[in-house]
Amino acid sequence: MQPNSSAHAAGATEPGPLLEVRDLRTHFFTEAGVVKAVNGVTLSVGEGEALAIVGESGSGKSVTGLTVMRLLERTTARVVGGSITFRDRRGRALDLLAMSDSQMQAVRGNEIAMIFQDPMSSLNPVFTVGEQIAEAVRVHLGKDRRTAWSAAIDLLSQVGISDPERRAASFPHQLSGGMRQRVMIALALACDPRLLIADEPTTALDVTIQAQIIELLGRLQRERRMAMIFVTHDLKLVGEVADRVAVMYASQVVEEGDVEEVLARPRHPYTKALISCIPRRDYSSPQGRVLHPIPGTLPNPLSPPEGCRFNPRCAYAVDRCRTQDPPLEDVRPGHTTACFRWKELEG
Ligand SMILES: Nc1ncnc2c1ncn2[C@@H]1O[C@H](COP(=O)(O)OP(=O)(O)OP(=O)(O)O)[C@@H](O)[C@H]1O
Ligand code: NI
Repeated sequence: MQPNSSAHAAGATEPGPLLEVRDLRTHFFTEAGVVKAVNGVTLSVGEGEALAIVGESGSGKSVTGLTVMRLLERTTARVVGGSITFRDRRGRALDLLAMSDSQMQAVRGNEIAMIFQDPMSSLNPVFTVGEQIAEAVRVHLGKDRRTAWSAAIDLLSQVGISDPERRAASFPHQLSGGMRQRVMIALALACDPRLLIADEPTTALDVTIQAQIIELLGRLQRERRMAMIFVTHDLKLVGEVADRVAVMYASQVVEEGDVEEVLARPRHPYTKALISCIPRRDYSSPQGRVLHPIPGTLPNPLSPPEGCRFNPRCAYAVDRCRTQDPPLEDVRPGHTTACFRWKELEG
């Protein structure tokens, strides 16, 4: 391609990551008060890259994903700060928070798709799975019915469903949980997304099926060179699915970097605590879930502590940590952490 490609000639964009979230703040205005569910989240996802977002229940992982998709109920949820920039197929940098609803619908149909823990939330009980996928193909890619139907069959086979012609005629309730999750993935792929946000897609499945779905997502992501955000509270899955990881604690990202680097040399005390909690080769728990023997609990999002959110549970907290909010700092290029003491605590 010429260095002066049309996107650049139009002055549309500088090269950069596929998705860039900066200092995002999504708050819920409830009767009990303001829930600062996402309060200063910064992360980025490169083209074709898999980023895991890991953190305890309630840390703001899902709200982060839903904010990117602009799927939150506007009556209570409000984005009060920050930016979300997405580079579309034409290289344009889109400001997702500034887009109209119809522009955003086009982004959801063509660029970003999301899957959830409960496939029934995405599937319509009264249509066959084949009809639903074909409809998505028809709407998003503008194909005629016959082409859309064969694309649907092809997608079902791509997600590892055997005898896809027969399965296409099934209704969602006629399928097993694992099979339904495969159908939901096929539905998400119908628009050929460049970014797939997978929010705990395997949490409800038993360990064997979970492993199969993880493998499937990894394969699809590589084959399609699709970027993925994989949301999980299970640190064990992170190394299996992701190139990079963002660790969330109490509505913020406290560490981000290459998976191998972060797992081998975590710099934030919370990441260190999470890693030391991974049971060694423990496949005995039914969901393969990680328990959290970190002393203390996640702060109440209605009244988070002053200073570093982790300070009440941190063994290394000093006065400064109780009054000032540590910013994300570069540990080295591509690895950030939000701890005043990361350098001191080295070694
Ligand atoms: N609609 C809502 N109204 C008010 N508060 C909400 C709403 N949705 C989420 N929250 C709150 O926002 C915070 C973050 O929730 P979120 O669902 O993002 O957590 P999570 O990290 O995805 O947790 P989990 O692992 O349990 O899915 C929580 O305190 C939650 O109670
Ligand atoms: Ni969640």
